[in-house]
Amino acid sequence: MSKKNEVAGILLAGGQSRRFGSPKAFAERQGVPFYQYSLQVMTPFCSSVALVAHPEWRHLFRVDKNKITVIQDDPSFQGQGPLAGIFSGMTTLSANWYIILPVDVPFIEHWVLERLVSEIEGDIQAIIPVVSGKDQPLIAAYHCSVKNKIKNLLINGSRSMQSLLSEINVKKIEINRERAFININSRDDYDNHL
Ligand SMILES: Nc1nc2c(ncn2[C@@H]2O[C@H](COP(=O)(O)OP(=O)(O)OP(=O)(O)O)[C@@H](O)[C@H]2O)c(=O)[nH]1
Repeated sequence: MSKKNEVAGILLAGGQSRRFGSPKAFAERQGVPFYQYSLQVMTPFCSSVALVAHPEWRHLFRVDKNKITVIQDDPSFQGQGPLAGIFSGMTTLSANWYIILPVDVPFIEHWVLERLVSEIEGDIQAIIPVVSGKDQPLIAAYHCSVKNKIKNLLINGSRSMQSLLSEINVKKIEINRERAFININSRDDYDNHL
């Protein structure tokens, strides 16, 4: 099996966008909704993609249904943050590795995912970029073996990505090209970058 076939994608789109004030997935860069930028870079690397949507907005996503499945968070963990989305995607799609992306990175580029996939090796359980000294655990790759650890964290009421990283075998990769990681959380971020 080729590496491509071992990798599935999880697009996290179940957030509330409180700081932005409207669903960030549908904010636009050059007339294209943000979520499409994440999908465009993911699909070449992934045999299938789960778009884990907020229930209120799930009907608004326009996707190729042959390759992309729009789902919601597992009902036990609905809305419990990105960990809930990752767990739900892993439950829906069977794969050895998962590439994770958020919906609010409209400058994301193909090379980031190429780099993540190229770093897969041995008994590593997560590949996490470090950009300007900051971990980027939502633009990352996770091995399927972390699913049960995520489930246990969620059952215990934890939403912390750092808690997950502290429990698994992580490979951190320094990346110096920051632009691809620009993350839009607020209207100010939007005005500054778009
Ligand atoms: N599936 C799923 N995705 C989530 C959840 N919470 C956040 N996300 C996604 O994770 C990424 C980062 O989310 P944040 O920007 O931290 O949170 P947000 O809820 O979208 O925005 P705020 O309400 O302003 O904090 C985005 O792609 C969100 O859509 C959740 O509970 N479930």
